[in-house]
Amino acid sequence: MSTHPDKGLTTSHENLFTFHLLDSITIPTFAINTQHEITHWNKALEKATGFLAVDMIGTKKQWKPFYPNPRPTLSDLIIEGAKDESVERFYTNKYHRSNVLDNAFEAEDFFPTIGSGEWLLFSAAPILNANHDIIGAVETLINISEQKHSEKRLFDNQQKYRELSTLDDLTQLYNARHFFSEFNSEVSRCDRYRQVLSICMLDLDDFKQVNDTYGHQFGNTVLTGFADIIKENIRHVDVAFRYGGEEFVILFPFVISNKAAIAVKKIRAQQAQKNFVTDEGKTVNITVSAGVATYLTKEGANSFIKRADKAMYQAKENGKNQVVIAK
Ligand SMILES: Nc1nc2c(ncn2[C@@H]2O[C@H](COP(=O)(O)OP(=O)(O)OP(=O)(O)O)[C@@H](O)[C@H]2O)c(=O)[nH]1
Repeated sequence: MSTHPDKGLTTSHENLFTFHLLDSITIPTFAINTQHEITHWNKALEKATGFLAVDMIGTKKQWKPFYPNPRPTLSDLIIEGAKDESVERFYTNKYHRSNVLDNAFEAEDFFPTIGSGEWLLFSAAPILNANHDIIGAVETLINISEQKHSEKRLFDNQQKYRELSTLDDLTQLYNARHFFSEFNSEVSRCDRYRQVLSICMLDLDDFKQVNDTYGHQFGNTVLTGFADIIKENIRHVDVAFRYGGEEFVILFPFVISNKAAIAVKKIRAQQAQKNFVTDEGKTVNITVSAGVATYLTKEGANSFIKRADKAMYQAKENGKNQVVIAK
């Protein structure tokens, strides 16, 4: 037996070995016994928390560097035979079971009082004797603030990218958000310079049934195939958008509706003839209905799009697979 010089604790050779072993590890670590008393508090933990081993070993103050009031740490819960419910109570939505060790838990949290506020990842595991009885628990702490900040930066950048993004992922046509900003500025240009502008709303026919019968993935293939037909049949000054699920819009600057309808009729005809082949090898044709309108000076964006929409619904009511020009 040896005696730890600082605390006068009697320790076996193995305990002393563990004591020095933990001190050689650069990850902040402490251990407690079944009475919840701290038995080990390594140098890395002293450095991370500012709390010295000499003041901590032999006490039950493992909570002190982290929380304003006494409460169980993860290792205390392990000693109590941690069950998910008890860990959940103290680490609500912040913990998970370790995928390395049985009966070990990990939790992460933000600690405003440590430094200028730090994110820590705790891992706690039981220490078992030869009979598999719990004789203590060991807990490590890792500062994950840098990782958290990087995750946040990445998330913010992705968010910004999404906001700035103007393309629809599936069809690579412009998306609805981009449509509204483009549409409004095109309409104001028409008002200011008395330019001609036509719009076409297109809606695939019975698309719900297509999805329901052949599956969502097949539906997506139809959407991309249709988008390709649109791209092939418009001029470079025309702009096509995916407006909603199976709804598309095309803006035709400088042309009246009759002229725009020529392109739209070609799109309709090609779509009606296109064979989409299912996984089972079945050939399916999916038609499209469309409404075309030309801007009436000063009518405003709302009225303009409503007229095109109404024409499209007229095409549906007339039996689908056709193009209607708004009055
Ligand atoms: N596969 C796929 N389906 C989508 C997507 N977005 C929307 N949809 C589906 O498109 C279908 C649209 O159905 P409805 O608005 O009822 O229109 P419809 O069945 O074509 O009826 P009509 O317009 O009268 O011909 C719904 O089943 C949506 O789930 C998508 O990105 N992919």
